[in-house]
Amino acid sequence: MTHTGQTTQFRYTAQHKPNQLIYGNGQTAVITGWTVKQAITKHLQPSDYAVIGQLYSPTRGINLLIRNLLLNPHVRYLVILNATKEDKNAGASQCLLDFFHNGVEESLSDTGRKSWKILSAIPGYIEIDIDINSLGKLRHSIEVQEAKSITQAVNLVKKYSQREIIEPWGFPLEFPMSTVEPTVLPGSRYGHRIEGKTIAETWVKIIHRIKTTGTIRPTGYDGKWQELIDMIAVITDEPADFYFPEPNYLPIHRSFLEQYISQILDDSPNREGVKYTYGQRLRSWFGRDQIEQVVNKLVGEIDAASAVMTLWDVKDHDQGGSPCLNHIWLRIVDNELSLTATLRSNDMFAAWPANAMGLRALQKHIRDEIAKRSEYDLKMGPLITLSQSAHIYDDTWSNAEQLIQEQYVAICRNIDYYDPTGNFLIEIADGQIVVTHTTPGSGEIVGCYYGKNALKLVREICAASPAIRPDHAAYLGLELQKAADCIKLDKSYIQDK
Ligand SMILES: O=c1ccn([C@H]2C[C@H](O)[C@@H](COP(=O)(O)O)O2)c(=O)[nH]1
Repeated sequence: MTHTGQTTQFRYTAQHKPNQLIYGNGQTAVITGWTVKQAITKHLQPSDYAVIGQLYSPTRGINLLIRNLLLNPHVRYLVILNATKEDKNAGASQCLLDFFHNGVEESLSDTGRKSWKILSAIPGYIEIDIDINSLGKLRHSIEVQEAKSITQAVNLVKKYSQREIIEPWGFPLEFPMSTVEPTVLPGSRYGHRIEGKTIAETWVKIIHRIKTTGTIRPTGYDGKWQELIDMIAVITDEPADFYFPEPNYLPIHRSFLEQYISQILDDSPNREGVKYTYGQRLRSWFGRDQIEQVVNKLVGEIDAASAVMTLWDVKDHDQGGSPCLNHIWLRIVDNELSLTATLRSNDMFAAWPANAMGLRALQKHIRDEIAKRSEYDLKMGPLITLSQSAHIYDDTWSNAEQLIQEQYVAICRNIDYYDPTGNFLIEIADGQIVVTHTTPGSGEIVGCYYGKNALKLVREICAASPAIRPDHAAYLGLELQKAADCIKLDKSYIQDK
C-alpha cells in the first residue's frame, strides 16, 4: 500500500528551539546539519516529514534534539544529513549517528557535570536527568539513515513516507531540566575595549567581560544570550603561525583553521544549502575583487584611510541569513598594517576565535601582497574586531563559566602593568606633592600636577588622562595618599617605598 501521509494526525511538539524547526505530519525527522533546512524542505511535502531542523554542535545541540524526540514517539525514522565540510568539522551529525549506533556511558561532560557521554570519537553529551532506559528505547525504536547529499536525504525521506503508518513507540516523555540564571554585575552597556597579546588571551578576557556585565536578552531565536554592545577587541601580538594554548581551550583546532582561512580568502561558487561565504563576498559578489582593490589602493597611496572592503549587500535585508562580518578597514601607521573588522552580530564564545584567526590570515595576506608589489615591508600591526552585538548564548554559559574559572585568573596573574598613558613620578617639594607625567618609553615630561590633597590630584590626573588603566589610577591613589600623610607628619617620602 502506498501512503502519502496526509491522513495522519501526528503533530510534532518541540519544547526546545520550536521556532527553528519546520513541521510536517509524517513520521520522519530530518536533521540537515549545517545545510540550511529549506534546501531539503523545498523538495518535500509536509506529509513526508514530521520535522526538519539543523544541528550545528554535538555538545550543544544533541541534548535538546534528543529531548524533543523523546516527546514525539510518533517519529519512527530519522534521516541525518552529513554532507558538508562544516558537518565534518563540527562532528554533530556523526556524533548523533553514533548515539543511535553505539549508545552512551556515564561520564563527565566538558563542563565537569555528570552526564551521559555518547560513545563516539566526537565529544557529545546528554543530560543525566534523562532516564537511561528511555534513551535505550528511543535508540531502538527509530530507524536511522545517514545521507551524504541533499538528493540522497530527499530520496530517503520520500521512501519512508511511502511506508505504512506505524504506531508511536510509546508515550511522550519529558525530563526535568535545570537552568542557572547568571548573576550580572553592574557596568556600562555600550562601548567596551579589551586588549590582549594573543587571540586566545583576548578571548578569555572577552568572555569574562560579557559574562560578568552583559545584559541578558532574548536572542531572536529561541533562548537567551548575554550581550554587550560595541565591543572592541585589540590583539597586539598574535604570532604568524597562531598561538594555540596547550591544552587547547579554544573552540577551534589547528586542523580546521586552514579550511576556515580559505572561506575568508578564497572565492567560492554558490553551493546549494550554503548562504554565503566571506571569500565570495570579498572576491566576486559585487563584481570586483575587493582584496585586490585594497592591496592596490595601499600600494598606490600608503596613507589612504579608504582601504575598505564591504560584505553587506543592501539586498541582505530582503532575506534572512545575512553575513555577520560586514566591513573591513585597513590602515598603515608607522610602517605597520592594522586591520579593523566590524561584525554586526558575533557569537563570542563559539565563533569569535575562528573569526579572529581568519581575519588575521587576511591581514597577513594583504601585508604580503603589498610587500610583493612595492618597496613597503610593513610590520603586522594589531588586529581589531568591533563586535556590535557581542553575545554568549545561554547554552554555552556553563562552558564560559568554566573557561573563566580555569583561565581568567591565570591570565590576570601574568598581566604586565605597562600603561600606554605613561608614568607618574611622585615627589614632595616645598611642602607640596609634585606629580610629573612622562611618556612610557622615552620618559619625556608631558605634564605636571601640584597639590596637597591626594583625591583632588587623582581626579585631576584621571580627567587629563582618561585612558589611564584602572589599576594604575588605584596605585596612584595609594601613593598620593602616602605622600600626603608624609607631608602632615613631616616625614620624607620616596615613591614605592
Ligand atoms: O562568522 C560568523 C557567523 C555567524 N556568527 C554568529 C552571530 C550570531 O550569533 C549568529 C548569526 O545569527 P543572525 O544574526 O544571522 O540571525 O551566528 C558569528 O559570530 N560569526
